[in-house]
Amino acid sequence: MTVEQKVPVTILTGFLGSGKTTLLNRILSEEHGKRIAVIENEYGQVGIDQGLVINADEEVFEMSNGCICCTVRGDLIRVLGNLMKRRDKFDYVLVETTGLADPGPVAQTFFMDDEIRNEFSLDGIVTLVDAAHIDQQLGRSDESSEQVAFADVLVLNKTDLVSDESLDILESRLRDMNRMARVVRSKQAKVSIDTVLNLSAFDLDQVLKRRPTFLEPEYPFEWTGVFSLEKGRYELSLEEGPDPTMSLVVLEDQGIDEAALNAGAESCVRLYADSAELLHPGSTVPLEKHVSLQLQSNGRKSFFLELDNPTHIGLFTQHTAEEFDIKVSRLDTLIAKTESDGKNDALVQPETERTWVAEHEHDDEVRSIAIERIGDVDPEKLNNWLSRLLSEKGVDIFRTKGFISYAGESRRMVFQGVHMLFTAQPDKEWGNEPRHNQLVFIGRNLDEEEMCREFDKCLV
Ligand SMILES: Nc1nc2c(ncn2[C@@H]2O[C@H](COP(=O)(O)OP(=O)(O)OP(=O)(O)O)[C@@H](O)[C@H]2O)c(=O)[nH]1
Repeated sequence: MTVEQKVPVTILTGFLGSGKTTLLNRILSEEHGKRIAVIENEYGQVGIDQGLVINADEEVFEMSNGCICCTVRGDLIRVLGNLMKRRDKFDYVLVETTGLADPGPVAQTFFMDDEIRNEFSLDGIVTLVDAAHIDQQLGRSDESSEQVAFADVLVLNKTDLVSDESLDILESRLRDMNRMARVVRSKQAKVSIDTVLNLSAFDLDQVLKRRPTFLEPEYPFEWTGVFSLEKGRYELSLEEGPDPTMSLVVLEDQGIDEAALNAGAESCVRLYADSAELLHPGSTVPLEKHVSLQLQSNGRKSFFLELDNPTHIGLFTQHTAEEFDIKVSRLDTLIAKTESDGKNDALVQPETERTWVAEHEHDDEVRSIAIERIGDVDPEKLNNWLSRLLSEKGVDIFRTKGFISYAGESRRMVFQGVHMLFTAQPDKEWGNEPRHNQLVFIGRNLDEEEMCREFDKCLV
């Protein structure tokens, strides 16, 4: 395949509420003659964004899975793989990342994986900046700085909310952070399509100069042990660890040199993007599948491996072997030895081990809360509650969005909030769709129970 035939991809990034979906909708509704496939990377359990993207012939896919920085690459490979099966239906791809994502691992996907690299080319990274909130976001979130640093184009949006002087100061701050990017100002993300699509702007060599570690991947697993095993039945036993479950993929025929370990890791990135089957103690672990070991009960727990042929198996575990004291033992020897001298020389030592250390720190405090309720809401009560909540906690609540069913209103109401600013606007008719409410909050120090209780008081 020649370079010309690759599908161009633009990544839309920017902190929560900066205007990514607004820009996306603008692009989708403009006459540009392109058939665009959209990939939404949504954060949180409830998919709101898909409902906010305008109805268009464009294909919308969603991904939402675990820690964004570790799992996004596997998710994206899966979604892009599905897209390729409908290659004749589109000629451009737009990826909207969640506002909490570091765009690095998203961009990396287009260079790390051979199949993806052969089919797609990263055209550029467009970062939306919320002129009213970026100062506070840059101070509090590494992702926000990374989004600015990775941009090929910075769209300084929401210029209606700040003075021209502030915009000038902001623009020079952004230029200091990223001298390569073009900066354009906008209201409601109104920029000409030529400034954001078909730029051929992403330059891997330049990125590597500025950031030599760009192609060093982050993995959704922390440890690999390779064991040379005969045909037979084995016990995989674990102690309690810090988490009640642990993800695992067992690969067959896993080599032990550096290249083989890296190849195994890459194929695990894909397998980890499949949803995990929950396995209880006593279960046999399937090979080449993403499973989640249930470890909640007291004491040491056993799972089993059945091998029809001698092989090298690679265990790719979510946490390190040390944390759960993972042991592999040959079972028939285990029984024989336990009966004779009590010594366990059935234990198999790994031929090689490898720890994959994540560079990033997980910001565990940031979480999303979703409230989903059937029924109608009293608009006044809801407005009073949200105004109070956002004025008290607006610093910690980065983003509010969702759909609300107002009593006596035939249309669905769309709620949009960024920190303390929020709006409610009528959208499409409910029609035959059951009237319901979906509200998502993303932020720190959120009290889910209390928020649900308060919401319920707003129902009629
Ligand atoms: N005042 C003002 N509001 C804007 C502007 N652009 C977008 N908005 C509003 O800001 C809110 C967030 O916009 P979105 O486009 O949903 O932002 P987003 O980046 O997709 O949000 P997330 O996906 O949650 O990160 C919406 O209510 C928009 O209508 C602008 O230029 N000025």
